[in-house]
Amino acid sequence: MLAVSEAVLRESCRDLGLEITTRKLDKLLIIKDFIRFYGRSMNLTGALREDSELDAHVIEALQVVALAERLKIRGRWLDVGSGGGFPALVLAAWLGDLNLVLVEPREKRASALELALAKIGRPDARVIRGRLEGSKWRPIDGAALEPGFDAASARAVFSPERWIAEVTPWMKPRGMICLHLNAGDSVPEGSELAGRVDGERWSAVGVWSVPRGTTG
Ligand SMILES: C[S@@+](CC[C@H](N)C(=O)[O-])C[C@H]1O[C@@H](n2cnc3c(N)ncnc32)[C@H](O)[C@@H]1O
Repeated sequence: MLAVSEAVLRESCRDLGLEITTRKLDKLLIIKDFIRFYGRSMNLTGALREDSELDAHVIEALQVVALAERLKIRGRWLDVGSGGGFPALVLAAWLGDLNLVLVEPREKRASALELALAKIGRPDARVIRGRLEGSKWRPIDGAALEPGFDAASARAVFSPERWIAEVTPWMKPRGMICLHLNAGDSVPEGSELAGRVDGERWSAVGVWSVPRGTTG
């Protein structure tokens, strides 16, 4: 089973143009083990019946990594509703230089994320408890959320249109907002495409953030 998963992940990385090292592969396998082991008790993911389903989530997160690499994203990355760990844990595993902030309101999930980040050698990534609602930061643990992000993601949390509206005030001008779309779907009307990485089931799509009041 492990060998199958390794082969699938290696092949997916090759298809995505990502160079996989043994160290990076090990980290992906640690993330998978972690989610398999803690998933149910910490309420991390829906039922993942097959190992291949977990691989599919990892591969979708790798599409986000590939998007970040193609657009040469560096600096501060915000992941909202990090919950079960995608894409945040895979970004943390792969892009060691990213300054990552993970937002999650549910305590069990937030603690699990901290544990997983420690296991993959990224205790520097911050997990803060709270919600982004109506573009306002509503902290649960009192943590501040500083604006000016270079990139942001939120998988399975908001509709694409709402996600763009929620996060725009938190972005640098022309920061990259990552959308998780069904394969081949177009970006919401009025948004400017930065790049896209299409997979069989899902597409990781970047749009540039445009400060409010500066559109057409
Ligand atoms: C379906 S889960 C997706 C988790 C993760 N992104 C993944 O795909 O593995 C949605 C997560 O978003 C969190 N969430 C929901 N509304 C939120 C909000 N307004 N701000 C921040 N997090 C939110 C939930 O607590 C939950 O953990």
